[in-house]
Amino acid sequence: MDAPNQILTAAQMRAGEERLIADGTSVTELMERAGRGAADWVFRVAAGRKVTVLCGPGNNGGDGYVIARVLAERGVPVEVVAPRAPTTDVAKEARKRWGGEPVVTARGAVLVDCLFGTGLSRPLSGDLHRLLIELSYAHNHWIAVDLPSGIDADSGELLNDVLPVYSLTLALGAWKLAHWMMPAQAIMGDLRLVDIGVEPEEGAAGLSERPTLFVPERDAHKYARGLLAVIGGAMPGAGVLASRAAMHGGAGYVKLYSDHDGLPGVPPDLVVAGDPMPALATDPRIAAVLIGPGLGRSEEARSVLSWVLACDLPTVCDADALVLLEPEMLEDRSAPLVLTPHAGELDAIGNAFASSEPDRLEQVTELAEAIEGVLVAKGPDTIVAAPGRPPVFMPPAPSWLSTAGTGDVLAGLIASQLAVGETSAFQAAQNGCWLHREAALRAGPAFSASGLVAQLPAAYGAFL
Ligand SMILES: NC(=O)C1=CN([C@@H]2O[C@H](COP(=O)(O)OP(=O)(O)OC[C@H]3O[C@@H](n4cnc5c(N)ncnc54)[C@H](O)[C@@H]3O)[C@@H](O)[C@H]2O)[C@H](O)CC1
Ligand SMILES: [K+]
Repeated sequence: MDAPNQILTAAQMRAGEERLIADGTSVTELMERAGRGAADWVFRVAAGRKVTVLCGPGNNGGDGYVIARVLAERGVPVEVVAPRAPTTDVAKEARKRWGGEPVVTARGAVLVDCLFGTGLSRPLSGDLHRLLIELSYAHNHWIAVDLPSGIDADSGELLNDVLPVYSLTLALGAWKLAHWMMPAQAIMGDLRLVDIGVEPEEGAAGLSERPTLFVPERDAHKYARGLLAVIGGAMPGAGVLASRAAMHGGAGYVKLYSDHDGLPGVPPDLVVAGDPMPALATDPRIAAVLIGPGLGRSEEARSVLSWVLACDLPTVCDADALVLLEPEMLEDRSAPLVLTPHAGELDAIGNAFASSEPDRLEQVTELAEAIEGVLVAKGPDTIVAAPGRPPVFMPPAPSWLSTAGTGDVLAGLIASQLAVGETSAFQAAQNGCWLHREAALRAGPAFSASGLVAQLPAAYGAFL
């Protein structure tokens, strides 16, 4: 059985395949497993309707000939369009076993894209690109085998400007990075993994596993469940929102430190205090700190951040705290740290920590090492990274999350999980992301950040 959560680079996939071959499985056998597994899915989608398989020159095309043969054997009407002859021995063999004659173009219900997979090295040339687009218009369902043709397997970049949007992508043997990275992720449609027997690859990135969350002990009290200190700032609403989320994120007690009079939207069950100074340094009950939402970027904000980080408590930094962060502020820390940047804030951290790595995954991994903490690189393809372990990708969440205040909610949830203290900071960060996503799924379309908070108790219930 494949390791169902691992996400491989094209090179790691080749290495995994080579190990299987060295252990006695032939490439023909691997292609047969891949093609048969994919054909099972195509068979169900086609439901007896006409299928067109577009075959390229490499082994992705080879998979296509296996699919065409298996479908024909099962009585499905199938045609093959092959703009390039097979170039690998195993693909030539697969074409021979199919035994049919390709057509120049075709119409039908289901288009199966076996033009290129992990071997694509440059944009589709004009004729191949035109053919792919024309065929996509001539069908109603679009299935990509291994990867949609025209994307880079490792970066998720689209190598051609316009590509079809697929209904289903069948990953062969293991997920590739592009299955979970934008912009490619957006054209994949549903994703399914076809098992071909690939073993776990050491050091591979993974998909975050759905967690089981903590339930308070029978004898729990509010402090035992974790006291979270939220540090307010110049724009007080953001701290209130993060605190409201944190109150439903597992912690037993959330205290917002703010010297603003008349804070907006403070529920009666949120405790508000003034200056955090003495408490953070002296109150042993404080299990974690959140700083950044609404903090502001003034000199005063900088010195508050510096002081809070020097307290060496488990800390989540978000928003303005990420822009103000300097390497010296982290020098004497040993407590867990979680940073939650969006793309712009990630750039700011990259500048502060002198990281010029252009590849996003590499950059996130490198920065997690540099800060010696957990980095949650937020976006439509959120990555969570921590030193000395492979990064994980969070499953896609509703795009309605692209609204003001949802970042404050996420920071509050992660900080709340950190305050609970039942897991590592790496896992607490993932738990927060899962809660956030689940609440978004439940909040329906066009929700506001407050609407998201309202769904948190039910979302928590989904992980018990
Ligand atoms: N890895 C496995 O365990 C298995 C993978 N299978 C399938 O094989 C492909 C990868 O096959 P490969 O032959 O390496 O690559 P492709 O088929 O994607 O194509 C490479 C082929 O195309 C040429 N090429 C690259 N870019 C272009 C371009 N823009 N225009 C024209 N030609 C291009 C390149 O020179 C090569 O000749 C993987 O995705 C799976 O689908 C097997 O089924 C077995 C198991
Ligand atoms: K393909």
